[in-house]
Amino acid sequence: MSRAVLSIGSNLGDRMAHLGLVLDSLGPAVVAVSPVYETAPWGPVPQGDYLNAVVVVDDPGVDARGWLERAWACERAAGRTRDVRWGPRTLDVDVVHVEGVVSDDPELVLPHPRAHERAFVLRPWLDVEPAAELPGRGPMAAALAALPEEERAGVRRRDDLVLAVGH
Ligand SMILES: Nc1ncnc2c1ncn2[C@@H]1O[C@H](COP(=O)(O)OP(=O)(O)OP(=O)(O)O)[C@@H](O)[C@H]1O
Ligand SMILES: Nc1nc2c(c(=O)[nH]1)N=C(CO)CN2
Repeated sequence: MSRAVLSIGSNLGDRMAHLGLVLDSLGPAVVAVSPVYETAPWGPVPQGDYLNAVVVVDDPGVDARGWLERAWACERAAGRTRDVRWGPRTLDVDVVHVEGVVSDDPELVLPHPRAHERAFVLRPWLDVEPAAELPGRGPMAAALAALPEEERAGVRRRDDLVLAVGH
């Protein structure tokens, strides 16, 4: 079995369509989808707000590397180009965690080395897995509570937007 947590985000073009493309592409592997959040840009690059969500997937036939390749396939389908690090993008799919896997391969670091510092990952993840933990980092509820108030306030739930397989 291979259960994974993916963080998805978009701040260019039709943001909801790009997030929806991920769900359609992952299809039956999707076991949970978080609410959608409008989030202030994280990092040093000035850019527009993102829509972010977290997707939990499970497929016995897909290993950690397989989830990374599926993430890349989604990014390609959204016309993603690789230019500025932490810059704007049509679609970003990060592998946050794969159950039972720790990796320091630079092409796939697990758990994702910055996930526990990002309110745009932690808030939606805790919506679908309130007891979420990362190996070596403890409970994610505590990690979110430890972030500056300003970062947490920059993550605003959009109840008018709903992500689901088949949309
Ligand atoms: N857990 C992971 N999930 C996704 N990509 C990873 C992971 N660990 C390492 N990488 C590598 O990171 C590279 C850059 O990915 P990407 O362009 O999405 O980074 P980013 O979203 O700008 O920054 P960040 O990694 O901080 O989210 C990818 O080519 C990929 O091989
Ligand atoms: N709020 C938010 N900020 C970001 C995001 C993202 O998905 N959400 N992705 C980035 C790409 O590395 C850089 N900054």
